Amino acid sequence: MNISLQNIGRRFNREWIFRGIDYTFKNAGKYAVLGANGSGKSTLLQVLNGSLAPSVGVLKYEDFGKDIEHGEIFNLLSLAAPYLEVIEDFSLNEMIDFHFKFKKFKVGMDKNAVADILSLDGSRNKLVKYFSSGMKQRLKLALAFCADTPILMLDEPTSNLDTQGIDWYLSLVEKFSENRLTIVCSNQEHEYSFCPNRLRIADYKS
Ligand SMILES: Nc1ncnc2c1ncn2[C@@H]1O[C@H](COP(=O)(O)OP(=O)(O)OP(=O)(O)O)[C@@H](O)[C@H]1O
Repeated sequence: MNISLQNIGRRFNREWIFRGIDYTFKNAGKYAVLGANGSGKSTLLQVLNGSLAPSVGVLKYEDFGKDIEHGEIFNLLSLAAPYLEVIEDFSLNEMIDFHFKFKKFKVGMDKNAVADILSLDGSRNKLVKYFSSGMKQRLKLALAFCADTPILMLDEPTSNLDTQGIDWYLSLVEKFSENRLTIVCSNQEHEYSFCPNRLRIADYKS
């Protein structure tokens, strides 16, 4: 799966957040999008996942040499991000069921395996609104990692996680990011140290 950007820029009102990005996210590569708070990492991720149109430039998706329509891309990606809401009035069981109505489980995974990964077996009927912020973050990550999509997008993946949670995140990366194009937006080294490819938003400010 490739995502190629030709002269991509995005502005809000008169302010350019970034521009002139010529870059290709290739195959099952591991990429970090880096920058200070407010630099535009999430904005770029939203452009990459099709939820925000670029102000200029051309974005192309391609899988095994075949062009992918922009409308189809959402089926091919999993996203965990602070601005992505979980459904507060669902129980954990209902949240997992709901998510996997739209996405397939990765091979060998099912609802019980997702709950096991979360170590929340005793909370299967607990409403998500009663989860702590760390539990909600784990839930978002587990749903993204356990879905069978060729693209994994993670924005600030360890926000609200303690050191044990960070180790848990890194174990999921090892187990579930293989053969997937993985893009991590971050400014914390421990979140993206496994990514050999790095795109710095600061290089596209002008
Ligand atoms: N819908 C919007 N309208 C106007 N400005 C916006 C909008 N969304 C984002 N911005 C601005 O774009 C800039 C980049 O924001 P963005 O959230 O992409 O940064 P970030 O690098 O992800 O930050 P952080 O590390 O704090 O999450 C900020 O100045 C922000 O205020």
